[in-house]
Order: sequence, then structure tokens, then C-alpha cells
Amino acid sequence: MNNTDTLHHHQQHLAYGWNTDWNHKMEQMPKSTRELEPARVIAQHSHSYQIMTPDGEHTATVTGKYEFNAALKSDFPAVGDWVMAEKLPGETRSVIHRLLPRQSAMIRKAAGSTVDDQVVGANMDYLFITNALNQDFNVRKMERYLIAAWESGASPVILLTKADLCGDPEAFAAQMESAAPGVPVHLISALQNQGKEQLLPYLQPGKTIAVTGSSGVGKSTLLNWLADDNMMETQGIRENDARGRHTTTHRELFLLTNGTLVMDTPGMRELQLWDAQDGLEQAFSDIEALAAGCRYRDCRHESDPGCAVLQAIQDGTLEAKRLHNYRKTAKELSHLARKENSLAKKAKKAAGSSSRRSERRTKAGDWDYD
Ligand SMILES: Nc1nc2c(ncn2[C@@H]2O[C@H](COP(=O)(O)OP(=O)(O)OP(=O)(O)O)[C@@H](O)[C@H]2O)c(=O)[nH]1
Ligand SMILES: [Zn+2]
Repeated sequence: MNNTDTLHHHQQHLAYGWNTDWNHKMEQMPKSTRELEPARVIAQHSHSYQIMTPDGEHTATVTGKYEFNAALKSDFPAVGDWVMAEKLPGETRSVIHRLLPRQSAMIRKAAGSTVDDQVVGANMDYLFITNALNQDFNVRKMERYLIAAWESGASPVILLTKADLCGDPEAFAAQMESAAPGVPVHLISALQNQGKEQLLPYLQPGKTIAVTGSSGVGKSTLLNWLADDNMMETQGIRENDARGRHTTTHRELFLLTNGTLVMDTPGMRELQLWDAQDGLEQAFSDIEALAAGCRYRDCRHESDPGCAVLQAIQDGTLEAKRLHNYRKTAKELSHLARKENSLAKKAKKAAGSSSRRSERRTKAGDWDYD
């Protein structure tokens, strides 16, 4: 196949975020005797995918060989993935042969098993983490979200929504900023159409944005606001597809007219924590940086002599609460790790006895709808 030709002739497909990096990754793939073209996964059903191919939207399934070689659930394509697909002659169907290596991925861990880990979204550039400026406002919760965000490889951005409901939004933004080192914090009100200009730097052609946050913080409102009259496609974002029943029109990756891609997958909406050491270190990079100055490498920042973290609290450059939250989160993570371990042991024992497949189904929850 002549890739350059393919790419130049299909602007629609290019719009879905294809770029020179992906082209490079494609060229690294082992050569195939078949006509394979790159396509992006725009929706996921239990046994099939919707993909955007150079010829438009196709329904696709993975090949038997793909399935055979997939050791983990996360080896299967997910929304946002780029795959190499073969168009079936005369049909709007394709088969997926390969997965291009992910640039970022949000993984939902299944307790006690790595086999059941699911990718709920792939190749996001930005992850919008939302928290509302009402009783939902919760720094602790955001610290936990940030861990998952950093683990994903996408750049986190904090959006404080419903700013119109708050008397002193700036104070809350400042509080959030100190809990999220290196993460931009924006105050917005979708209802009052305020703060959109701050989001424009992220709304770039070819960039993919995913939105996460607890139920009710205003994600749907935000997505519709971002899409505004910018929807390329006719259906609104997540009108009422909570059960994901509309397999023919259902999409989870949307193209705005300015070329930005917006991802809204059910699994992405509720991030869970797991034993995520790297994410913890990044979410608390302020403390990690201070800890580098502690006299002892294994300093517990409790009463240890020469502790730079405690010194910073004394100097007033670090809030005591921040260290407290760090400790609590670290503890929580190791608790999760222990729980995962014991569940893994139990699962091992139970394996073979009951029907694992149906168990998987239920666990998969909203991800595995059809
Ligand atoms: N005052 C105010 N209310 C808002 C704003 N954005 C959303 N809301 C309201 O908050 C409620 C929840 O908004 P949704 O967009 O449905 O929230 P969601 O996060 O998508 O909720 P789930 O679908 O449950 O995940 C609705 O009543 C919205 O009208 C805002 O900027 N200001
Ligand atoms: Zn220390």
C-alpha cells in the first residue's frame, strides 16, 4: 500500500488525530501481506468496535489471530486506539489485525487480576479532571484522581466547574493549585458560558481530550458546551445512552469542527485507584522533591533528624495537611495493593471451578455493554 497517498486523500481520517508520530509507529510494524490501513477506534461494544478508517466509519472485529495472541484484556483495542485494519471488500466492515503502541492509556484495574485490566481510553493528550465548586469540592478526591491521571501518561488539567455557584472561586482555585503541583487549574461555568477562553489552548486540531469526574459535576454539560455547535456529527454527546444500547450510532470519540477530539467513555468517568506508585510520586511531586533533601534516604518524615519535609512545614512552605494527605493516600494505596494480592490468591483458588467468563461480564459493568 502507498501510505502517503492514502493519507493525503483522506482528510476525514487525518482529522482523527493521525500525525507523523503515528505514521512512524505504523512504519515500525511488521510488514503484512494484506492491505492494512490505520483506523481509530471511536466506540467499543462487547464484541465489536466502531472505527474511523480512511473510507469512513466501519464496524470492526479483531482477527482470530489477534484474539489468540492477546494475553491480557488490555491487549485488545480500546476507544482512542489506532489500529491497523483490513477493509472487507464491498462492505463497511473491517477486521483489525494490529494495535499501534499506545501513547497514553487510562487503565481500569480489576481487583486481584492483571488479566482483566481494561483500557477505558487510549491516546489522550489531555485529561480534564473536573470538580464542582459546591459541596462536591474535595481536594483529597482530586489528589486521588491525579494519581490515576499521571499514571495514564496524558497531561492532567483541573477544571473547577459550576464557578457561578461559588462566592469566592479564586480561593478554591488557589487551594486546588497547591494540591496539584504542575497541573493547570481553571475556573469555568458552562451554564454561564464563562472561562472557555482558558480551554482554547487544549482545543487543538488533532488533540484528544478526555473528561473525568464524579457523577453530577457537570461533565455532560461541559462536553456539550465544548462541542457547542461544533459537533461534526449530528448526535449530541451522551444524550441518554447510559446503557449504551444504541450500537449503530453510539460513539465515544467525537470530532469537533475545529478538529479537536473529545473522548467520553463510561469507564473513564469513574476512575479508581490502585497501587500506583509512580502516579503517587507525581501527584505529590512537591513532597517528593522536598524528600530528596532529607538526610536519610528512607526518611519517613515523621520525627527523623534532618527531615527536609518536616523542615518545610516548620518554615511554612508546605502545609501540614498536604503531608497528612500524602501519608493517607500512600497508606490507602498499599492497602489496595494488599487487598489486590489477597483477591488474586482467592481468584486463583476459585479459578476453574465457576464460570469465569460470566463473572468477568458482570465485573466489566458498563464497559461491556452491547
Ligand atoms: N450552576 C451550574 N450548574 C451546572 C453547571 N454545569 C452543569 N450544571 C448542572 O449540574 C447538573 C449535573 O450536570 P451534568 O452535566 O449532567 O453532570 P455529569 O457530570 O455529566 O453527571 P453524570 O452524567 O451523572 O456523570 C445539571 O443539573 C446541570 O445543569 C454550571 O456551570 N453551573
Ligand atoms: Zn524526611
